[in-house]
Amino acid sequence: MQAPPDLWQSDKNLLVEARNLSFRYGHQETLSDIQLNIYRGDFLGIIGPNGSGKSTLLRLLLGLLSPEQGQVLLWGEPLAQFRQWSRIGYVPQKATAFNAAFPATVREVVAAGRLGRKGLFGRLNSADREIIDQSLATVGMDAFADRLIGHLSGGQQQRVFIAQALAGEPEILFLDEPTVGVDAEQEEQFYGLLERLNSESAMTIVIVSHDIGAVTERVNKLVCLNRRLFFHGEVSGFKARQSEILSLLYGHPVQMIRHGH
Ligand SMILES: Nc1ncnc2c1ncn2[C@@H]1O[C@H](COP(=O)(O)OP(=O)(O)OP(=O)(O)O)[C@@H](O)[C@H]1O
Repeated sequence: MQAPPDLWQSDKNLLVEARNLSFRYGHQETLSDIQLNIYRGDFLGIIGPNGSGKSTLLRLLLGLLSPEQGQVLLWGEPLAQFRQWSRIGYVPQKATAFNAAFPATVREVVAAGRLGRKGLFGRLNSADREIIDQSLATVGMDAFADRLIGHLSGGQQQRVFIAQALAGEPEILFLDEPTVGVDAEQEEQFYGLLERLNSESAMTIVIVSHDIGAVTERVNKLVCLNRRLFFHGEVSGFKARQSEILSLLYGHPVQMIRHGH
């Protein structure tokens, strides 16, 4: 029997699936029984206290760590068989720790993101160079293309790393704490950029953050994590039970602070 069209559609749009994932670094369980679905078009925030396993979860989803139990499926394929890594962009935590003398220009750093898509012996052609320039323009860093990466501020370097990921034309972009060390105005611009990528370029975005207030105002879906999942769903569902979920997540009542920008 054929599946109804809407069911077929939803499966096709399921990009990342975590089934009963558990993981430990040493004796203590770091993540326990995580069930997670990421659909095409999601703008998903992952929040939780320090050490709650947010980065570990991203690393498991990207195959950088192997689960002790459970499975990750990417585009419906078990991770071990998945080969289409250019569909995924990843900007790790603290990507922006360049020494001022680091000998690469902004354009070269972004070009590295395009080379990843071309394979080991691929050469960049004029279409690739155009995509590199467009990626720089998207993050508003085109005027800095010939500067050394180490001469930029943390926020500017962060945008260059987003451009590097964009140059690979990913369908899904994972960002781990991208606004650490970025001032409030840059953070506002940054979230605006992510919103545009999500709504205008139909890019699926997954962002890990400490900043509950900023994230919940921007994303459409949310994961609340503290070694296990405390919530996974639409932001509207989270907001309806916000204080209850946050008390459980942090183990004490949490006052949300709204930034006035
Ligand atoms: N390589 C490692 N070896 C051993 N323990 C680790 C390792 N990386 C992380 N941990 C521990 O695993 C737990 C989860 O860490 P993880 O970095 O995933 O949390 P997080 O929620 O991303 O934290 P933060 O918000 O502080 O970045 C923490 O207790 C951390 O100390």
